[in-house]
Amino acid sequence: MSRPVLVTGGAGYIGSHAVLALRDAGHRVVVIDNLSNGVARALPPDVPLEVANIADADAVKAVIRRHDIRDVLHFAGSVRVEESVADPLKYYDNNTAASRSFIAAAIEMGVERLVFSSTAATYGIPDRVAVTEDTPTRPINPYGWSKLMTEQMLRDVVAVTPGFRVAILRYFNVAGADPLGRTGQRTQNATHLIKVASEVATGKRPSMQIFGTDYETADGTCVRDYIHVSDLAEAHVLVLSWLLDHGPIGLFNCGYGKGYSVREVLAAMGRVAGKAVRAEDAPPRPGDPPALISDASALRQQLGWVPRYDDLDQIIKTAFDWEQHLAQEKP
Ligand SMILES: NC(=O)c1ccc[n+]([C@@H]2O[C@H](COP(=O)([O-])OP(=O)(O)OC[C@H]3O[C@@H](n4cnc5c(N)ncnc54)[C@H](O)[C@@H]3O)[C@@H](O)[C@H]2O)c1
Ligand SMILES: O=c1ccn([C@@H]2O[C@H](COP(=O)(O)OP(=O)(O)O[C@H]3O[C@H](CO)[C@H](O)[C@H](O)[C@H]3O)[C@@H](O)[C@H]2O)c(=O)[nH]1
Repeated sequence: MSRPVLVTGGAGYIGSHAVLALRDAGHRVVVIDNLSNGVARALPPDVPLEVANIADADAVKAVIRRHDIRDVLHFAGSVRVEESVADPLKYYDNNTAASRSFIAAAIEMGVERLVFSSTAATYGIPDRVAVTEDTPTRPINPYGWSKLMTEQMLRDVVAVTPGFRVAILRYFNVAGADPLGRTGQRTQNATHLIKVASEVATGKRPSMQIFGTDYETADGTCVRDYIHVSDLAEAHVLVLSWLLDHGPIGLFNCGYGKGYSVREVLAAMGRVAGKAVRAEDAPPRPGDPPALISDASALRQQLGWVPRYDDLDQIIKTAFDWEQHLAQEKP
């Protein structure tokens, strides 16, 4: 691929890791990000950063024209489950409506391949524990719905747009940081479990809460399938190549197929940090399913994806190391 790949939301957490993975694989990259939750310093200085909203069709078209884009990784969006419950229209606006506008502009400008960041939140509370791609989708929060609606738009558009191919990646719980320390999660007022636990372990927060201790799980706390962000980024590079001669639509779960409870995650953080993480039991958080674990065998079998960091302590160590780096970073 000699043309650059356009990465929307590339200044954010997962997007900045995808930028590194693309460059490590020899691709050139251009980023569109409105910096609502990302920062320019998440990117290598020689990556062109176009500061724009993906809903601004004129700006998007100008970027695609200027850089002669055919391939897009579409990460830009809003990502907090509990915020989506409190402010649903923000999610239908920034995830669904903004994506609609972006997709229209991209197709008009001749984009041929698009990889969309979707989520395990589209499954809601699944009947079976190991969730395959054909498990029924029944979101239980507006975040999941906002992503599922975008998936459906993409399917409908692909059906009537010859030459336009799409891969939908449903991420389970993304965590950790680049093992070389080049980027990591910078989110302010973070709500993700491993990020919050890293902040407690490094002293940025005094303590944290365990949301819900009476779920029907082995220890009563929620179970999730945590995937290292660099393995996820690598999956994006593979899926872009896959789209060159497959399609018109692909759907892949992204996870390791293993579940860990909130208490197990906090115990691992305690091991890595060398001291226990201070946490108190608290009521359940609205919109949280008890357990979500992927069956991601399609990603391994069809794309040849071989994860490198499939180990909870390793994920947590990279998150903790990154948090220590942030604590020393100059403003
Ligand atoms: N973090 C997870 O566990 C997780 C799980 C499943 C899916 N996802 C999806 O992955 C994607 C990236 O998530 P993340 O964790 O890196 O979040 P993030 O907030 O770190 O990154 C999102 C980036 O998009 C940018 N952005 C947001 N709205 C924009 C807009 N309208 N125009 C331009 N830029 C915009 C933000 O500034 C930010 O840099 C999201 O689409 C999210 O829904 C994340
Ligand atoms: O301080 C905290 C933070 C989280 N949790 C618990 O830890 C688990 C994981 O919570 P996260 O906020 O880290 O992740 P979610 O499972 O809520 O959601 C994440 O994963 C989903 C898919 O599984 C979506 O993709 C979504 O984008 C992404 O935020 C949940 O049971 C939550 O209640 C706590 O107990 N205390």
